[in-house]
Amino acid sequence: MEAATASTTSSQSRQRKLKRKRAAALASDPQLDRLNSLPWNPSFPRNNDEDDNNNENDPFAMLATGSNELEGGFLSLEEIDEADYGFSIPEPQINEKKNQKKKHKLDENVIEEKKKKEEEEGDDGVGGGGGGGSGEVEVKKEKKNDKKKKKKKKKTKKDKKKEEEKEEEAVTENQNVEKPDTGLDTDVKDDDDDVGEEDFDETEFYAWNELRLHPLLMKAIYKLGFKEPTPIQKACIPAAAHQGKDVVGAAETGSGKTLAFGLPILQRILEEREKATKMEEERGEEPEKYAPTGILRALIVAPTRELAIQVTDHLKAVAKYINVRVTPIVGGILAEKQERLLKSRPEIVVGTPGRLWELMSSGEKHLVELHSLSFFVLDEADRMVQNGHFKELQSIIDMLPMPNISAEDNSQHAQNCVTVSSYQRKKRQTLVFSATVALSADFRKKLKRGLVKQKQSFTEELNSIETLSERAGMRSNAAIIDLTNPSILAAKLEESFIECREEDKDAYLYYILTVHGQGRTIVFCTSIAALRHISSILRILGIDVWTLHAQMQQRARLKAMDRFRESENGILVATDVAARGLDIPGVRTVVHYQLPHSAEVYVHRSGRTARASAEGCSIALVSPKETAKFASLLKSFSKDNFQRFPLQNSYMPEVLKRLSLARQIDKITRKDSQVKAEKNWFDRNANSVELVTENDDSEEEQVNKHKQMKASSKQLKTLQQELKMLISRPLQSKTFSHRYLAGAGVTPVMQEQLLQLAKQKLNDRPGSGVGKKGKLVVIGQDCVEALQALRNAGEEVRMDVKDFAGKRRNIENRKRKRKEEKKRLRDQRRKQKKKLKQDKD
Ligand SMILES: Nc1ncnc2c1ncn2[C@@H]1O[C@H](COP(=O)(O)OP(=O)(O)OP(=O)(O)O)[C@@H](O)[C@H]1O
Repeated sequence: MEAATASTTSSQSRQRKLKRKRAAALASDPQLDRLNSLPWNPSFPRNNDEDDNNNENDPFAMLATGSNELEGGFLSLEEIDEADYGFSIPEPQINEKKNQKKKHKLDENVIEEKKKKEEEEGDDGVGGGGGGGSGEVEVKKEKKNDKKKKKKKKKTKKDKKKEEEKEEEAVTENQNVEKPDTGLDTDVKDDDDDVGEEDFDETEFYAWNELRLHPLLMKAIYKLGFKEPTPIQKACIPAAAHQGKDVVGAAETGSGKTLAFGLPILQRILEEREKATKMEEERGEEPEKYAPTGILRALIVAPTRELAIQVTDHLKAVAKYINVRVTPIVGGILAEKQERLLKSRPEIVVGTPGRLWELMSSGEKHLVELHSLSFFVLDEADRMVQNGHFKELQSIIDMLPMPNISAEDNSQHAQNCVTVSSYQRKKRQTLVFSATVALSADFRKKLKRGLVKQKQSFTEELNSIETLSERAGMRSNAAIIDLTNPSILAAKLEESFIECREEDKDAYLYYILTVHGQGRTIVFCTSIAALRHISSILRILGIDVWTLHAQMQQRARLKAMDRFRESENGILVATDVAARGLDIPGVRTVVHYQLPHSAEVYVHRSGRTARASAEGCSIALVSPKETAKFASLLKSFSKDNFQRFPLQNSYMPEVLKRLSLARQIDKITRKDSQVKAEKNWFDRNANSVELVTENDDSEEEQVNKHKQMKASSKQLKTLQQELKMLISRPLQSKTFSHRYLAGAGVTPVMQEQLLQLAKQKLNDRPGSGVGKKGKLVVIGQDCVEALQALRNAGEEVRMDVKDFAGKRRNIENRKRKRKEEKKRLRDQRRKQKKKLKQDKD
């Protein structure tokens, strides 16, 4: 009994000790100190904030108006350095400088040699003139000569090695000079060029061996760290690079199609050069005769500027160790500048149809000398045959030399032009690629069977691709490689949707970004108006977003892309101009704020995530009006079910509160800026016709206007203060407790913003809110990324696609019934009126 009591007391004292220890640890925990210091701590005085009136220190003032820095027209042309985007002409001076240095060194060597010779001769002279016997002199001479010979031998070996190194350096430097730093390129850095093969474990890359690529291409692949070819690369490279076939390639988004057509082009150019060197050795002829440089060998056409630049970068990364120049030719940049770029005579040109045709039709020399073109590539082929590009593309294709004419005939047509020699001239290869080229079931069947000639049997879409390909010289034995799965969508993509009213889309988007906004997110809109609306609202809500749409200046577009790429948790609000091809690592979520017009665009939009071997998720916001569209979208993907995105509705009241304030602020600021813009416009026009403007308003009207302005600015300030207070703490659920502040959904972006606000306030009031007893703050405890939330939700939220179709039918039926009912009532009233009239008569 005593023993039991003793053990109880000892265990109690141990527990007390433990408790004391824990309390001490808590008191000294810097993490908790930091958390307690944050401004959403209830002990923190929220009102009477002196700084609220100080716009300079007020981050919200900036947020409320939105930086809008990158919206179309907001950046002046001078603000961006063109060299950043690869549009500067390669500086020949660099090579010249190098040559000059080389020459200088050579001159120095020559002078040194001369000096040595003179010295030696002098020595000899001295030796010959006096001192020592002649035999001794001869022995000395012989020894000296031996030493010299040895030295020379050593030197020549060294020189050879040095020359080899220099040659390689020159190639790399040449590449570096032309390499645009768009930020779109791979992470190959020029300054680590010295990393030799010894840094790679080549055995890890053995999967590439069967593709028999040139060692210099393989060196670049090692450097990129691509351990094995992707399936589309495995299938296309042998056909295009070794069998010289035309290829129609279809594979999911992010599956490496760019290199599937890029590597065969580079491989063929390299092979031809090597053959030329052999010919030189065998026949002693100039290699330039067989493998002339500075001739357009490959023309790659892509639908958007960003994509063309990205493809250029990608090809440059694999052409790092070979002297093949790749240049982007895209709209939005001065045509004269691009003409100057073309004067460096790149072997590969990647362009958008509009600018390419503009330069070709104006007779740009490098682009019209097409007789030696070995590759014609259509990237995103199905987009290229749609309206908007079709005409220009057709014109470009019509400019290509007739494929059926022999190469000799073609070269006759191209008099005065340098051409590749006849033995190298295989037929021009046509490569056609897209993720959605096989989306139409009809096309898929045709692809499986191979391209058929009877055009009548094709759908309109196929007909167009086929027509273009045929016109471009595609041969009937083209390799048809369709690796897309039945749903066409990327394998590692998880899809979901939220059914909501049109006016609630902003709230759901804000919810997704705040609660699940880790990693990069792209929000797609169909219209620029919607993009402007949502980006403005999000900025007011304190979320930094970048925008991208076709009405922006090209430089602003590229800069927005760069910024988005740089920001680990960046948010890009874009139209479908960003839907195709863009390869930005770390995009975890794609939100379809508005549904796209076609299944193809949906696939490409969603394909901005889950690229290469990464995972990702897409969330479609579907309003009742879009239900029918959504149902037919799902039908195109042969999907049986679709997952609802899980929502915690307890957060929605707070979301709606914030949103309501943001909308009011947006409305007032828009109205103000509209009034200002109208006034500016009026003043400018009046000035231009030298009109003196007078204020026609009466004194009373002017006073009223002034009062209204004052009231509106006061209201704006109040709203901003209120919103500032709300967004300076995590999103609170309805069951929120101030004591255990369980904040949900603080994205890293917001967390950073909140910390800044906290620091700012702590500076103003040192000590306030820090270390208050019992104020435990938990930041973002529910904050999981969208994909994880989707997975956590499990299977039960899946929705049968048939349900959607049923729902759509129900809506349509209800609509039809309502219409019929209205018509019936109208007819009834008309009849009654008629009867009344007849009765009266
Ligand atoms: N063999 C490889 N191994 C690993 N990554 C690769 C390989 N080849 C290409 N990649 C990378 O995969 C990503 C996607 O490649 P790419 O942009 O060519 O895809 P895509 O199929 O053209 O996509 P989309 O259909 O969207 O245009 C790029 O970041 C690229 O660097």
